[in-house]
Amino acid sequence: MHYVSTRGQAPVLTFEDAMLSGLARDGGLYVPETIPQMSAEDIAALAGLPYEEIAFRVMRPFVGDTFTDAEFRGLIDAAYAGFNHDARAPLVQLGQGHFLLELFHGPTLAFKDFAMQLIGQLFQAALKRRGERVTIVGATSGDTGSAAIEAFAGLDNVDVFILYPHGRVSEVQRRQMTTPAASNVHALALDGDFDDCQARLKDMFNDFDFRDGVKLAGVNSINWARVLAQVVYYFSSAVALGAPHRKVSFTVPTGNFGDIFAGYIARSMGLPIDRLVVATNQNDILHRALSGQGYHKGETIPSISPSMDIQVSSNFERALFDAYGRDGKAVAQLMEELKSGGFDISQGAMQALREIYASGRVSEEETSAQIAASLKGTGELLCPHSAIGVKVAEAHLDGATPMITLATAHPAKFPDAVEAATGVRPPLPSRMADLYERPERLERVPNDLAALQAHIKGKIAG
Ligand SMILES: Cc1ncc(COP(=O)(O)O)c(C=O)c1O
Ligand SMILES: N[C@@H](CCOP(=O)(O)O)C(=O)O
Repeated sequence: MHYVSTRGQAPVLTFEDAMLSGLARDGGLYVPETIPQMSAEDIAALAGLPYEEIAFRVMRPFVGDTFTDAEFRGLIDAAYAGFNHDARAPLVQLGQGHFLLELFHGPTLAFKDFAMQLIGQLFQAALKRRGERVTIVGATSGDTGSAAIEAFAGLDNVDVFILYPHGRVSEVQRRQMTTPAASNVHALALDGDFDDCQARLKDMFNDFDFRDGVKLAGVNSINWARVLAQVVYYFSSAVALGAPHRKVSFTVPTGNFGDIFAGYIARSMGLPIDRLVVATNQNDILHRALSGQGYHKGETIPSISPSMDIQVSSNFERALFDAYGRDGKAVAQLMEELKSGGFDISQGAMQALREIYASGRVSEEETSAQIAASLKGTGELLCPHSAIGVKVAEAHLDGATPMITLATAHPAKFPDAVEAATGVRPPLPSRMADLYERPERLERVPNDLAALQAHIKGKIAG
């Protein structure tokens, strides 16, 4: 199994090298050269299996010879052992033909744990074998950072630096990042928004002296292994509702496009997915793009669903790569145009995208109203991101194809927004009950590449 860059100019890599490299050296994102297929029989055979076994069968073909089967099974088992639900990703029925996929039963209460817990295991195994140490730098709007810090805290072969936008994550998210005591993890509060954090991270990858000097690695969804681990729950949930004999659709609260792109990969592998519906908050660049208005950056407006306050949606590049017939040159050109504000999407590419994706946008008022309506109607207390998913999904129910909406975070991560909408303040699980008493450790950093690089180098040296 080989991985190629969306910009066509970087070396072709194995799974292990793609995982440990993060961003491709031409600035693109790695994708599999070909997508492994699962037959209807392979998919039918997943019914009733434990989540870990489904994970093994779905991911195995992508991993090549990086791990033996026994090793890979062991790493998957270890990754999900700390989840708080036997099903790992349980489905709950919301109404006629509408289901909620609860992805918040991992250690940091968001869907990021599905990939990050596994990546922690995969990195550790690969680095130990190679006798290497890496520096992970991540950009977060709240959930990737907390999941990464949880997964990598105290591990031998990594130092972890997480850039988050100062003042723009929820207090629970911030405390999840700033309270772990392990000396190898560092929360950096950047003066800027998430797009600034992600842009500086990509700048670091594109500065080869720095990149090679600190052995930079990434655990954002620029890392293919992140997307891969998220493919699994599309299979487990679709099979639970009758796939491959019955089609399903998914609605996905979307920001950086990694989660919904994992759904696209599941579909490309043969899972019968009818539509993949992108649900955005008021930062609606993806909804505008999929509605034919081109991909043009606006200003990021803080919202009550802060994890989706994103304008430059990293994985949309992977979607464009396929929509443009895997033409790396065309993608590189679009990404160049994005630097000066945006680009229009060709008619052919729009047609390809529309065959797969639909979209909807939800305002702040509608988000609050949906949180309240869901509690009243179905008894589900939703986080704002999941509420956005449910709202958009309801507009896309067709009466025939079951719709699965991804519940991407636990409401207790966003207690202020949930309480404002419902009057109910969701409590943290007992293992986190003292989160507000734990001492915090963070550093304020400027939105400046050289200063960030100096900061990180200083910490590693010290
Ligand atoms: C709670 C939550 N929902 C939805 C999203 C959007 O997911 P993605 O960036 O993969 O589109 C995020 C951030 O990634 C998130 O943290
Ligand atoms: N919403 C994310 C933003 C980063 O996305 P990623 O999937 O690329 O890691 C977050 O919570 O940090």
